[in-house]
Amino acid sequence: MTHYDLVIIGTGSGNTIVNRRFAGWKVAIVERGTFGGTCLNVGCIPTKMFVHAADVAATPSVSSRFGVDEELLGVRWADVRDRIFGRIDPIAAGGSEYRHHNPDNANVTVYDGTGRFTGDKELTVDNQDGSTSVFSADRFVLASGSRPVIPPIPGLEETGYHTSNTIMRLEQLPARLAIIGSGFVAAEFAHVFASFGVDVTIIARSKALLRHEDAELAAQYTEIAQQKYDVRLNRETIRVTRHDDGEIELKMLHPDGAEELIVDELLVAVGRVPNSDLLNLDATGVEVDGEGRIVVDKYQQTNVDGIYALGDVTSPHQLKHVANHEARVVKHNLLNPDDRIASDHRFVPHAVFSSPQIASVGLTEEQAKERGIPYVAAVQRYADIAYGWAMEDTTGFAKVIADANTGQLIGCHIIGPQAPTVIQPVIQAMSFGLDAYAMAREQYWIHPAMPEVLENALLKLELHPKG
Ligand SMILES: Cc1cc2nc3c(=O)[nH]c(=O)nc-3n(C[C@H](O)[C@H](O)[C@H](O)COP(=O)(O)OP(=O)(O)OC[C@H]3O[C@@H](n4cnc5c(N)ncnc54)[C@H](O)[C@@H]3O)c2cc1C
Ligand SMILES: NC(=O)c1ccc[n+]([C@@H]2O[C@H](COP(=O)([O-])OP(=O)(O)OC[C@H]3O[C@@H](n4cnc5c(N)ncnc54)[C@H](O)[C@@H]3O)[C@@H](O)[C@H]2O)c1
Repeated sequence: MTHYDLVIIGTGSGNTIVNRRFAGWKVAIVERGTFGGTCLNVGCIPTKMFVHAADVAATPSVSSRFGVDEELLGVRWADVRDRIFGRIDPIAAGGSEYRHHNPDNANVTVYDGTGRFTGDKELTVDNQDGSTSVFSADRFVLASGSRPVIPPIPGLEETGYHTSNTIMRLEQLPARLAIIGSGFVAAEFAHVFASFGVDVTIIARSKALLRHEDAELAAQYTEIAQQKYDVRLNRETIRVTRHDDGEIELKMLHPDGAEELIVDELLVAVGRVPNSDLLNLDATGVEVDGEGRIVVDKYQQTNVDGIYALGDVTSPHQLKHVANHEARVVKHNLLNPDDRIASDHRFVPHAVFSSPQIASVGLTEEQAKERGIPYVAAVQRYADIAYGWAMEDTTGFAKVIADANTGQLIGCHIIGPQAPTVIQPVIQAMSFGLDAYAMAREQYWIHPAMPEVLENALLKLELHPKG
């Protein structure tokens, strides 16, 4: 049986590990899908390319408030789609080609297939060409990601539906799109398709969209979404049917009764489940938690010595910057087993690239209360800063939350233009322990730039100078 020094399963963030420092190692990389994983092929990158095109398409709907009259003449969906994938698909193909054939990878064998453990540190790969390979290794990196959850709604399978894996490759824009789900994927695709002229309905089980955000943000986003899309809250979809003419009918229950909805396409966006079940982890003794996530220690190592895991298959965050961070930790620990480093999950930010945009780091106000942390909070509206006047923004705000005793920031939540960019100084402050009072006052904030929304929120916090 072939024996490797290192086997990596999954070419998302897992593919970033092997470089020239592994030149003396005998390495195998196993990938069952498209090289590059979720973010590159069906996740962060194409979605944000669609979001930017959607932002451009949405401009005429707001331009007249600036005294500029614009008209949207049309959206050439095929051109939008093909520009995006015309850029992405060659990158995926190039990544695969590099690992398969470039002399840099003379020590690397790529298996195009699905890996599953069949013994102690023994992997069997069902290759795409129908063959099977069996090999063992001293070390493994489990980086097999996650996949969309498909809820058990009667009729869904027979009707057919899209997930984030397929919706971006539609042949043509539908007239009407229903989205089941109310999280990140729903918010981003609602913006994309509605901006392109599609009639979008969001079907949520909960009372608010993006309900995991700070409650004030979730409420604000929900209110804005209700003005743009048909938002059905508190709904349970109980049946999906396809009519002979191709239309899709959804039957829903809500607290006051039942209702029906007819659409042309259906997007299911109710979360993602870790791909740990594909790996038959029992065969090598790796532990998984109740959510199907591979359990790791602070070094990203599983309970089995030499088997590491990273990214969506182990993390509750399911974010690319987390997967990349963990990949850097795993790489270091593989190369320096006697001087390992821990991953840092203290302040993991996230952003929703919808319209408006949302960004968040740290505790929500509700979480601070639940934990009994004495805190101070302050809110600054974009409408009351100069750049907000320029943009005629009426709905955006930044909320900052600090520990009342230490003055350290413990959370920040922004809804409004460029929120994912505006929040970055707070992530830095929290990561490096800069106190909020000093942060507001002991640096220049460029006037009249958008981060003034943060500066003013920080200045409003009822804190005192240290020392
Ligand atoms: C629509 C969408 C938009 C997103 N947008 C953002 C964003 O804006 N910002 C952000 O931070 N995150 C975003 N994410 C999340 C982000 O894409 C993921 O967190 C990240 O890609 C996870 O990386 P990973 O390396 O853990 O897994 P993946 O990139 O999913 O890689 C896992 C790979 O393993 C392969 N694999 C699985 N099982 C096996 C097996 N048994 N054998 C062989 N190969 C296997 C899979 O085919 C896959 O290629 C988005 C996700 C989606 C779906
Ligand atoms: N900008 C980003 O960083 C970004 C963008 C897209 C996806 N992602 C990642 O991908 C993950 C998956 O995204 P997602 O939007 O699918 O999941 P999500 O977890 O963000 O949201 C899913 C929502 O669907 C609801 N839901 C669950 N079952 C339902 C049902 N049967 N009917 C109606 N609603 C139901 C849940 O209550 C939840 O609010 C995210 O958690 C995130 O980590 C990140």
